[in-house]
Amino acid sequence: MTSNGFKSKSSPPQLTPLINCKRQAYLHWEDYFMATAVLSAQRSKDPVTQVGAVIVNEDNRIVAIGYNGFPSRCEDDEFPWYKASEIEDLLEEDQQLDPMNDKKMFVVHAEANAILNKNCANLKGTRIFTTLFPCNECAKLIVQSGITKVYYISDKYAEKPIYRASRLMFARAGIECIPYVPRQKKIVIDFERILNEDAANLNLSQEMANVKL
Ligand SMILES: O=c1ccn([C@H]2C[C@H](O)[C@@H](COP(=O)(O)O)O2)c(=O)[nH]1
Ligand SMILES: [Zn+2]
Repeated sequence: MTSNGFKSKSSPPQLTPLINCKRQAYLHWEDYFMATAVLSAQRSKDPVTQVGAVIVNEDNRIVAIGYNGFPSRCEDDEFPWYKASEIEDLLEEDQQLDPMNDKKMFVVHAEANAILNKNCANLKGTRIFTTLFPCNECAKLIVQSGITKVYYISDKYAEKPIYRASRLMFARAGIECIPYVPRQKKIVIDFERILNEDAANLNLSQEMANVKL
């Protein structure tokens, strides 16, 4: 107690762990974000290219997520999941190729969906993790949103003018594009193993309870 009757400020208790038993195989932040993008892509119904995107702020918090799909209330089974050019061979001689019969007319891209789904006021200074290098339309949105880094896995369309336009915009806007190199090459989600482990633990604790009785 001090002379004025208040408790003196004591220093916080010291804690020194005896051993370091931290799990070593934990996911590093960037693998975690890209893996989340890959998982999100699994929601896509596009039969050719499934894309997932995750946006992360400076505190490593996920602030947005998306995948490629049709707009809300536009039913997956009512709109085409192919390109007009892909069905050319199926047309009868008297049938015309209808440009409306093409997924590109309707699909909302993964990056655009993520940007639209953001759960924060703005995306200034954030990073985007996307499974496919962004097209020019997504690049425009990325630049305008204030995203500063683009991590990507596939760059399979790099030579197409659309994607060259993205690169040009990113370069001019000072946005860094980083081909993603995972630390952990394989991440497996094995629900069966988790359920089996749970069941095994339950059996073990029941057996131990029986021994005590
Ligand atoms: O920036 C992009 C570019 C493309 N996508 C989506 C749009 C389509 O659903 C597929 C591409 O289909 P392909 O048959 O491989 O052309 O990818 C996207 O989400 N973001
Ligand atoms: Zn796009």
